[in-house]
Amino acid sequence: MDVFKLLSRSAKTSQNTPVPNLPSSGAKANPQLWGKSNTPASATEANKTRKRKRANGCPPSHELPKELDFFLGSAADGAKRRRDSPPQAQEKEPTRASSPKSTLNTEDLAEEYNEEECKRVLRSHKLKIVVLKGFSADEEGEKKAKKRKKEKQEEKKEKNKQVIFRPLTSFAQLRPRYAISRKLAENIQEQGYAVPTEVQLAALPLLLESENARNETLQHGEESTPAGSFENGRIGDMDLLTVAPTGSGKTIAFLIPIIQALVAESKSSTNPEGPRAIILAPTRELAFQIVNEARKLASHTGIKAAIMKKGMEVVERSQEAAPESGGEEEGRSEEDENHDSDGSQEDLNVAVTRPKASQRRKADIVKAGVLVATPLALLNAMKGPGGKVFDLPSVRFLALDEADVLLDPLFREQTLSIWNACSNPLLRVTLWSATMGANIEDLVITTLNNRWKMLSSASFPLVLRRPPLVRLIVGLKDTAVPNVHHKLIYAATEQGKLLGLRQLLHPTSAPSSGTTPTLHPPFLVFTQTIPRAVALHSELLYDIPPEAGGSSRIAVLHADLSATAREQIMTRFRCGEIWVLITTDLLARGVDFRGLNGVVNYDVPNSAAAYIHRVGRTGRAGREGGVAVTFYTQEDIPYIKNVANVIKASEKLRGMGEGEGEIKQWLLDALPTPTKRDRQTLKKRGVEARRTVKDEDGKGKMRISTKSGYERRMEHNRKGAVMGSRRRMEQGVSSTKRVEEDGGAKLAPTRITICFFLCETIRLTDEYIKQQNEFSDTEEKLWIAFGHFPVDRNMAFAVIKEFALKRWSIVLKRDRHKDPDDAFPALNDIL
Ligand SMILES: Nc1ncnc2c1ncn2[C@@H]1O[C@H](COP(=O)(O)OP(=O)(O)OP(=O)(O)O)[C@@H](O)[C@H]1O
Repeated sequence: MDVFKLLSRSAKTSQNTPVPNLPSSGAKANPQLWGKSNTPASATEANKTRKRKRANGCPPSHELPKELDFFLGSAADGAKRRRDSPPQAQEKEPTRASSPKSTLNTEDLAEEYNEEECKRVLRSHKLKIVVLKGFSADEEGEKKAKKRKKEKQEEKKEKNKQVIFRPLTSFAQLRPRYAISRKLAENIQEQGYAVPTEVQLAALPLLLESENARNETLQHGEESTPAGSFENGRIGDMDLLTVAPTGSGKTIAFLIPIIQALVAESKSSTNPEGPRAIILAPTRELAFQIVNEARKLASHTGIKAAIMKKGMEVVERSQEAAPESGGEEEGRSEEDENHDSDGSQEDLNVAVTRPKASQRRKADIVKAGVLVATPLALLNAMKGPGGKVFDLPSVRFLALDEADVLLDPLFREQTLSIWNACSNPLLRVTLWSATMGANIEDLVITTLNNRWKMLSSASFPLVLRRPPLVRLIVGLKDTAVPNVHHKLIYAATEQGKLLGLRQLLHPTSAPSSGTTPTLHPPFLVFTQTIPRAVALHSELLYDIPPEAGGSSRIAVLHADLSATAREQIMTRFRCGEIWVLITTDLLARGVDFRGLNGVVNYDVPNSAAAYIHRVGRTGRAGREGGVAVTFYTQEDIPYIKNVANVIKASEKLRGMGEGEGEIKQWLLDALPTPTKRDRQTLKKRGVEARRTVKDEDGKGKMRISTKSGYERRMEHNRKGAVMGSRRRMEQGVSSTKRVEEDGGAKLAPTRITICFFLCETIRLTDEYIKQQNEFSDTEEKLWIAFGHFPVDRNMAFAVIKEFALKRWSIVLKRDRHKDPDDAFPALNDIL
């Protein structure tokens, strides 16, 4: 089926339009964003590059073999010898003897890795790795603001602080170098991962080597690799803060080292009970996605991954101590099923996660080494009576996906409570996001400082030296992915936005201009609030023609829906049944729809970070052709510069020169710069004009329509006039005048029969009314039900008055069958 043709209601378009290379047209062979292209941004740069390459005596990275093994192809003679040797020899199976210790010795480095070469690779992939300063035990009490600023300036100057290590250029290198589990290596291959993305290229060696170094330290009781030092290319134990573009594969970058560490640990004799790795994500959708990924990678390794659900516990508690369940789960939990289905696997070292006491049965003990959760769900499961949070001493790894939002005021308290409850002195923390404000970095440093202070006072014997906090930045911090085309469209009014969106749904009416691709389904539409998402959905419901699947192709997903409904919509969208999904920021972060062709910001996002994450739902894993359309109106002008700046930076990263991209300098000059306060208000409340107005019932009302308020008022007045005319006619004032409406002559009801009756229960009343109410053109019948009590005179009068004011003729009746006179003395008065 040709989606484009059906949506555009045209037979002509798709024949003449060349099929564009869209994200939905398949995976990219190379998911990297930088360092692989042979097209330099400019001629000068090309010359520079050629010169540099010649000077280095090494070929450009794009001419390298398929593994992109730039190190082997580099200057050193020794490296050349190794390149010429058969691949089997290079990827030789590691033996116990060739343990992690021997995989990265200084000799190896001297032969393969000269510092210049490392720097070149890091530069070409736009990787910056530094040990964060202001992060040592001596400096812990110092007040930051001024000092951090100074340190940051120093950091910039200190170029030699760049961490040098051997990057990973192919997933095939994981096993020979880091002795990762055979099963894990197979699972990675099975998932089709061959070339690591930038973030994986750096984070995997850092974390795997770090873990190996730590194990050695613990085993030998001495610091063979001083923690935190990067001397001779050795990397010690560390915490890692990573900022990498959306869709760059951060999930497997934190999952692989965790799974490998748990597998390695399972071979040792000490098997602590309780989850050993916790991964926090801000939404259920993202948590489900991570757990699925973890299960695929950990399949048959003996490591189980589970998602935190209501009714589960993470700490063993006595029956009495356990709080009341309140869980919704029925029967066996997901972990039970996994356990059963995989019963043959080794269950070494997997943590115990139990359903709560009230639901516990003999067979209900379930096991999971990796626990994925949203902060609130996990914290609730960790709380005992009186709100006391239990410690989780078994946890050795804590990964915060979308760390900036998890440490934002919205989730901060919950996240920090969980972090602090992880009392294991060997806890290693990794934080991941595509955006990371300086305040979040400061918060991380403060938390780690406080933690270290606490650990030092408790003087744990195993903590030999404080691990450093390493920051890895891929590309330009806080920018959108460069492989997405951005369109910023001024729609002036709300009606303009709706018209614009309709044009996107029927693209033939707006032919794509020049090089900018057209938006093709499937795509996401983001709104500011839930009521707006719902209203937009009902407005667009019938926009897709029945031949293309009609209203089933468009759906709305938001947090007010039930968990089951949310899961169903996600599945249908992933399967391609739904083409246009209207949503809120619920899906803005982390969620991976591989073939998503575009994103529409129907309402401008609340911050630059929100924009980066929203548009990052397309163009994943290096896929080209994704489009991000943002509509803005008069109300957005005070804030839109933030978004314009992000687009401009992204276009620059793409190699676009001045005046080539969507954002022209004149526009940037013309737009007002929002103040800090403006930005904060916007982040908290969104654009005020789009906030939902609550009605008397406390419910939000929102209307999205192409009709302006003025038009609606005019229409209302017209209808009122028609009604008045009909009423007068009915009353004989203007008996000859008839009115036209909906193409035919019709009379509106102007006479009402109000029946009062007695009814036993409310339910019965509802049914009874449904059966009894009759409506005709000229008469409406209203049944008012009363209970066993005397009629509420005021209420009855209010109803009657309402119709009397409209000058309807009113007939009052009693339901003969159900209304014995004596039960309604007050009604008799009214009648
Ligand atoms: N090395 C790789 N080769 C090919 N595809 C990859 C590779 N690594 C990850 N992917 C794919 O890229 C997509 C995005 O990965 P992932 O969700 O981990 O990105 P992310 O960096 O966490 O994004 P976000 O910031 O939006 O959360 C996934 O579909 C994943 O399977």
